[in-house]
Amino acid sequence: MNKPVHVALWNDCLNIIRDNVAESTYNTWFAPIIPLKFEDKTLVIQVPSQFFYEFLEEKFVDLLRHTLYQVIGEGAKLMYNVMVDRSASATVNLEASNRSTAVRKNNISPAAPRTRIPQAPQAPAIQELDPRLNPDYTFETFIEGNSNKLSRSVAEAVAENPAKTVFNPLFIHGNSGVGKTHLANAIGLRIKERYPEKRVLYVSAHLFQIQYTDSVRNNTTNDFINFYQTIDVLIIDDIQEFAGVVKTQNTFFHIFNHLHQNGKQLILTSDLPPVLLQGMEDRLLTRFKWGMVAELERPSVELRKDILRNKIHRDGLDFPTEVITYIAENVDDSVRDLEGIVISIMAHSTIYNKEIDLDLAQRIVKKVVRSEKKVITIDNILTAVTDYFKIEPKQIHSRSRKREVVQARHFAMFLAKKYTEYSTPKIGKFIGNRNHSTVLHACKTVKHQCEVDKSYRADMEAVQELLHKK
Ligand SMILES: Nc1ncnc2c1ncn2[C@@H]1O[C@H](COP(=O)(O)OP(=O)(O)OP(=O)(O)O)[C@@H](O)[C@H]1O
Repeated sequence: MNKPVHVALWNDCLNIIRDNVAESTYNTWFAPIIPLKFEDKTLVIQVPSQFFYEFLEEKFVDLLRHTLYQVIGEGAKLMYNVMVDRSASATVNLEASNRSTAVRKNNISPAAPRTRIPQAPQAPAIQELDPRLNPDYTFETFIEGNSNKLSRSVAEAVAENPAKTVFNPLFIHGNSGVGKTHLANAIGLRIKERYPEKRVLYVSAHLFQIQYTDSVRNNTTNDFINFYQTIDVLIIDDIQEFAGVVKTQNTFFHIFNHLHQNGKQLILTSDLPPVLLQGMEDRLLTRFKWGMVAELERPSVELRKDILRNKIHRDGLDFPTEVITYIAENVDDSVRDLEGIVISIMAHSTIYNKEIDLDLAQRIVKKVVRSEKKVITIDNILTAVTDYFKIEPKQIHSRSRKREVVQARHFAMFLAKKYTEYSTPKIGKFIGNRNHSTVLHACKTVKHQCEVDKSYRADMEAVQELLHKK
């Protein structure tokens, strides 16, 4: 039986395409296409997703155009029928751009008919992509001091010449609130300024993981991977969040390799250096060390003063020098805390109509910073947690799956990771004799629940208050 005309035509197209692309490209991008009909010199083909359509139009427009010319002749057109909802078999029709209207090209096999060779079209316009960068986190607002000088200059070098320096990947690590996100963003913003055509993307490891999990659920993992493989500068924040999630790590590994091999820039941030990251595959850890591992250290008192002055100045405020000195000398962990204190001082002075003076600053700083930093032990944590949840200490170490016991156990593991120097395997050993991936899972669960569940967050705050009182 003769094949319908659209099938026969598309098969002829495939024969030409197969000769002009790698087998893997053919299998990924052309084999899944289904020819639907041929009418008015227009061949309608069905593609599995919007992303698929955009990718074909962006990457293979020349090939498609010349192939159509050879098989159908001048003026032949493509129309895409895009699956938008597989479960409901919903589709939309999208016209191919003029760029894929058939014209010939002489380097496509087999030999093309002899007609005038048209001008090669311009390179396809790059699909706009929201880089998700925070416009406030620039190099200009990132204050330099000894603790961040090296990282900052490496970051600037990367921003001037993405993927052209040896700093690829650039792995920035440091404690919470020392400016990792700010610096990584600054690189992205500078690159967009210098090279607007580059596809820059900032994504937190948490969001990457959610997107990946969704793609698995929706059976669109190929689209997910293909999308990430189109990025020129990929910034992943808080990469330590990948600890213990093997499938996400695997997928990221392939994306990392593809981007690195194709001369794209990777920027990763983490609260720990690669050597201390637990629950991460060795092959990833090795790659993290390929380029530059740069630490953002705790800001020195001088840097803290500079950051404060800058922030106060930018907010159009004026704080007496002794207030700035007092804050800088007493709030020494994170820049985020410094910013919080400036905001509190402002709020107090406005609401109570009080002058900003040393007395006000001292009262506010004391509420935020514990003057004598108490050492918190696992025993302190277990006592606070069991008191709060009104459970027996031995229940924490049991196999019980009762809701409040599980929550108490998760809290204890999270707080031990936050307040003690113990490694996750040690924490697991001390709390219920569990392994380190259970601890990592507990920490993630707590972090996530605190973000999405108000009452869970209130429990956590209450336990921490109890912990500091004891
Ligand atoms: N050197 C700096 N100059 C100006 N602002 C800074 C500097 N370092 C940090 N900040 C500010 O401190 C706040 C916290 O910084 P950031 O979010 O980048 O920290 P982080 O290291 O990524 O923390 P986390 O690990 O908790 O995500 C931000 O508002 C940032 O702008």
